[in-house]
Amino acid sequence: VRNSLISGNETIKMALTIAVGGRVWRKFFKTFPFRSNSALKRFPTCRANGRLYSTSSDVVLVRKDEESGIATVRMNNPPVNSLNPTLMVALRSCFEELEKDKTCRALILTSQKPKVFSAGLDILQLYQKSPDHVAQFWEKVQDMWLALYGSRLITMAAINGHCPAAGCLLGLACDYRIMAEGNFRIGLNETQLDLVAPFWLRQTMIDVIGYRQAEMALMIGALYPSDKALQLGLVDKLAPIEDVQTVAEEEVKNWLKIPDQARAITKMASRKPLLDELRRRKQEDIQTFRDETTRESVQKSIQQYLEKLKAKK
Ligand SMILES: CCCCCCCCCCC/C=C/C(=O)SCCNC(=O)CCNC(=O)[C@H](O)C(C)(C)COP(=O)(O)OP(=O)(O)OC[C@H]1O[C@@H](n2cnc3c(N)ncnc32)[C@H](O)[C@@H]1OP(=O)(O)O
Repeated sequence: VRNSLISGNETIKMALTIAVGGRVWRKFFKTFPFRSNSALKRFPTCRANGRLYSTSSDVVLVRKDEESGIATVRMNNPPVNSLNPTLMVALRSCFEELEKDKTCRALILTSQKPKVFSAGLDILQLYQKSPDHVAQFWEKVQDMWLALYGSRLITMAAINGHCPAAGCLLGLACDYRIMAEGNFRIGLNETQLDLVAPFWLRQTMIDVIGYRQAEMALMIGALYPSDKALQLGLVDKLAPIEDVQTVAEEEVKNWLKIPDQARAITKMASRKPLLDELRRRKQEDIQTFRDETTRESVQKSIQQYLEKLKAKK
């Protein structure tokens, strides 16, 4: 599925879409439905209206520049932006609101707290929890990823610190990654916790850095320093930590010179097969995650990992 870019029917649909001029975006969204409206209602909204705006829980801060259409989305879940249900729901809601905002053209995802972009999934949510809890948690991961990876917007990760595991998942879902120079690490270290990255996360890693490097990185659960990540193509550019945001804004401005429609259709042509595959296999993926994560041996590994994290101090 992954290798066949897009089917003949879809190509025709896209060509028609381009041909109908004024109604093009309506057709485009019909062809590539990015989200479900019913799902939107269930989540807290986060309107990006030109001033600093925070969600009801303050875990996501959004500032949109009305003139350029660039929204900066800052994760604000101290101490390490671990992805708990509140943060993931707020992020998803925020991505979906920006998607709906016709004046928004780009989003920059970053951390409010420099030095840690995100520590990945909140490990405590995976430890000694009921299978139902773990299943619901995983669905939130999937939905957040679908909203970001399937976005029509230019998406740029301004990685201003460490970026392990699901932090890296967020970065990989973006179109371009700028990372802070220095002693910060990025990668998919799931195997170190006795976890296995799901097919859609493995695939995005392969798409970004190529099969051989991705296979090796995933097997050993590698966390790379930023210069090595640049060399591998895991990130696209490095900048001093204090300049990551500015460099991201400059890069977005270059991307804004490309017509939105052609850029977004091209992006969707390459991402649609993986988006569709996860949508199709969503329940199966949730069950696998639930069953694997609640397994005794995995629980033991998570416990040891948590102890190691605590012992660091
Ligand atoms: C076929 C089989 C299918 C199986 C299906 C399984 C699929 C699984 C795929 C899952 C994909 C994603 C997985 C994940 O994301 S797991 C999370 C992995 N994350 C990490 O390994 C990062 C851990 N954290 C760190 O390395 C450091 O915290 C970090 C470098 C990010 C920052 O270091 P710093 O020194 O600044 O901060 P501290 O380490 O002192 O941490 C501060 C407190 O925060 C707690 N903490 C840190 N990370 C987490 C976390 N991820 N979740 C929860 N809590 C975290 C840490 O313990 C400190 O707490 P205390 O202050 O209370 O001690």
